[in-house]
Amino acid sequence: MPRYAIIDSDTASDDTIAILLASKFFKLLGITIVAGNVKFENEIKNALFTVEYFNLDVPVFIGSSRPIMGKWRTVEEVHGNNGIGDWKIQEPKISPEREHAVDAIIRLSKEYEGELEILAVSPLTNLALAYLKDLNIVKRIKKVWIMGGAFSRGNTTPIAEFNFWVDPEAAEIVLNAGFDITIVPWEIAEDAAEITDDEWKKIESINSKASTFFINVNKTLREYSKKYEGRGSIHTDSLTVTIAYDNSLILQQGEFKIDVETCSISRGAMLVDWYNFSKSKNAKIVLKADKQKFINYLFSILEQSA
Ligand SMILES: O=c1[nH]cnc2c1ncn2[C@@H]1O[C@H](CO)[C@@H](O)[C@H]1O
Repeated sequence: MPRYAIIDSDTASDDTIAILLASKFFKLLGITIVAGNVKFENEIKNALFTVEYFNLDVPVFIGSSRPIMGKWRTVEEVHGNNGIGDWKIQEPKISPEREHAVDAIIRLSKEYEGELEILAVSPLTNLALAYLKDLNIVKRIKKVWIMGGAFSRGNTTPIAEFNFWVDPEAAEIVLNAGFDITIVPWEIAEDAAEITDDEWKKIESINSKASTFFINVNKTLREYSKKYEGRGSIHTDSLTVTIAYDNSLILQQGEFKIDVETCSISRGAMLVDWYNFSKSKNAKIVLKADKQKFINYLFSILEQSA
C-alpha cells in the first residue's frame, strides 16, 4: 500500500534532500513552496531543479510568498546566496503548476481523503491558509509531520527555531486546528541528524549522482554550522521525513499541549505544557530519535546512483 504525501518546503539545502527522501518513501503528490529560508524565486527554482535532477514525477505548487503577519528575514548566510551552497546550476526547464499551493493542498486532501500526510519542513503558512480556507481539511488529512520549534536552544533567536519564528501565527493556527500532529524539534535533530566530518567524507567518497548533489547543496550549511555552531551540519528536514516514513526512529515521544509565542522578544518560542496545566493535548513531540537508523536510510539513498 503506498502512502501519499505532500512536502511543504522553503526549498534550500537540506530541504532538497528531504524532497528526495520523501519521493523514495512516499507516493509524493506535490511539493508546495512557502516563504522562509531564502529569496522566494530561489526556493521555487531549487525545488524545480531537485525534481529535474532526480527525474521525479512530482508537481511543484507555488504557495505563500510571505508569512501571515510578521516580518521575517531570509537566511542566505546559512544556505548560500541561491539557497543551495552557491552551486552553479542551469535554469530548470520544467515549470511550476498554475494551481496555488493552498488550493492544491485542499484538492489533494479531497482526492486522497483519509490517506494524505503532510510533511511540513517549513514555516506553516500554506497549511494554516489551507485550513482557514477549508476548515474541514482537518478531518481529511491523515497526519501532519512538523519540523519546528526549539525547547530552549533556538537557532534563530536565543529561544526560537527558524520555522516557528518565521510564521508563529501560522504555527499557532495549525497546532490548534485539531490535526494529528507529530513535531520534530530542533534540539532532537541536533542530536540525531548531525553530519560529522567523518560522515561528510564518506558521503563525498560515495561519488554517486545523489551524493554529488548532497555535497554541493549543503556546502554553505556545513560551513555555517562549523563556524557558528561548532559542529557538523544538522539535517532536520531529512530526519523529519525519515521519521514520518519509519516511526521506529522515534525512541522517545510525549503528547502535550503545545503553543507558540507570538509576542516581541520571545516570538517563535515553542511552549510545551510539560505538567499539563491546560488539561489538554494537541500534538505529539519527538524527544529522542535514532541517529544510526537515520544515517542508514540517508546513505542507502545516496548510494543509489539515481
Ligand atoms: O541554522 C540553521 N540550520 C539548519 N536549518 C536551518 C537553519 N536556519 C534555518 N534553517 C531551516 O529551518 C529549519 C531548522 O530550523 C529547517 O527546516 C531549515 O530549512
